[in-house]
Amino acid sequence: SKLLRRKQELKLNEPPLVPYKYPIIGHTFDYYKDTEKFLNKCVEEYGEIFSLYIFGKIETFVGSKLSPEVFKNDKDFNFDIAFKEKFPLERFMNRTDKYFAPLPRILFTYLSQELPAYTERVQRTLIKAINEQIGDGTILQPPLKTFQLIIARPIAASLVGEELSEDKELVNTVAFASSDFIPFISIPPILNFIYPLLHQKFVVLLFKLINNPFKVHREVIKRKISPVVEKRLNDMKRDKESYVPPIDILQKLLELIIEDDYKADIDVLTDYIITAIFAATHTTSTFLTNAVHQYANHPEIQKELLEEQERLLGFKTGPYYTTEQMETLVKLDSFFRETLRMTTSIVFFEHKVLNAHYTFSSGHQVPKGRHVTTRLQEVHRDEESHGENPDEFNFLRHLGNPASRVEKHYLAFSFGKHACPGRYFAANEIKNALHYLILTYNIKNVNEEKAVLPIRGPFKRSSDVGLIFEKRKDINFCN
Ligand code: HEM
Repeated sequence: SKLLRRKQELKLNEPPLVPYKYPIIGHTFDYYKDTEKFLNKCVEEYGEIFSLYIFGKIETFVGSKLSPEVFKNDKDFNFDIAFKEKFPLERFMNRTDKYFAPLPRILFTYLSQELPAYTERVQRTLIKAINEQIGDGTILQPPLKTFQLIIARPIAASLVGEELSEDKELVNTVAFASSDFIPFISIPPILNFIYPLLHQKFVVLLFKLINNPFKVHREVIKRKISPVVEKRLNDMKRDKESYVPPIDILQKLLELIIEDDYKADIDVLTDYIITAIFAATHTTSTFLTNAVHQYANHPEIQKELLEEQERLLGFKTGPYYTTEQMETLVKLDSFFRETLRMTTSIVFFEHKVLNAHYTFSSGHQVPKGRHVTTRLQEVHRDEESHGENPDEFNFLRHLGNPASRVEKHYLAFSFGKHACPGRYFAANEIKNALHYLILTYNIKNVNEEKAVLPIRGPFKRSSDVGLIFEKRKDINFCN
């Protein structure tokens, strides 16, 4: 039967495999040296779908036409499994696969869908953090680290409560836990040249052997949430009827795992929280940095954006805006959506084929186990979906189309069943930060340099170009 299966596999109508010169190495170096240029050349010659030989495995690449099939057919394509081959998060924590499966739903239901419950807290903590970090004006060079510290405050306040968001040590952990991890996931998987998944084994081993920053951050979270959890359990136990549960994600997780005798496993809670932090901080602070750089890169759009912020400020009655008031900032929202469209990576979303094979609408077939990757930048520059001059930054391009709305050709938050559950929260948080920054400061790049995103292989990271913040006016927020 093995032979028969092999025969069937051979009969698949596979996408063209781009020819290469050196065995084993295949396209690895050409691909990493200048991913954009190399992929463009392949598209020119082979069209919408083709395969490359990278780090010892054949990988198929799709663009605007076929990538929607990958996101829509979640029974055929799986992102999680492919992602965890590089970043086996559960294994780092000695947890079983799918251990954190309930987390996306909890974040979606109790954070993204409950924005009004968090809106004051987000504004209060953001403004405190911005005043602390930027104050009467400063130069941030490079800016990402400071934006991580700023973004960490509302994230901590929403995940584990506002009291802990005042704790410097905890905020530091929320700010840097995921970026301290990047060196680990950026090790090129050269070991896969020897055999598939050897790299994953190596990373897990390395992780367990050395005293890595993750262990330090984990210890901080556990130590900080322990007394909070203990108090909550005691309060619950003492008077179940009149207990008023605090509003944050820690509470929802506690309710998920609590046992009959009012006990809860603090290690489980810690690992859930650190997983949420991994997903939340680095993404949000990277795109906030990118947005501020785009603002500084384009002085010609500043007047119009500023006017919109001034107008909302004029309507302000209480100390905080309501969620509905924030939703009137349609130009700021479109500006943020354009930032996401223009600054995401060149490729992303490696998915693994789950079933015997998958047949694309083009007739091409990919076998079980194949990784299929989306040429994200190409999708985001699709003229039919995004309008004319798709390579240009046009901040009003998406008026009326919210940044958090996912679409088949707008994949910053992914698309389909596994789209980012934190996207409403993230977009709201970033717009709050931008609103306050734009009103309070004149913002420029150091030396009027244009901030361009550095590229490493297929991935982009935020620019290190310095940002100058000059106080333009004092705004009496939340008094
Ligand atoms: C601008 C900010 C953000 C961006 C661009 C973003 C983007 C994404 C993307 C592309 C995915 C799909 C899978 C992946 O690539 O890892 C994802 C998944 C996820 N995001 Fe976000 N995200 C952001 C903020 C957040 C925040 C603030 C939270 C939590 C409060 C969050 C929680 C998650 C979780 C839990 C998943 C996994 C979903 C699943 O496996 O079904 N994200 N995000």
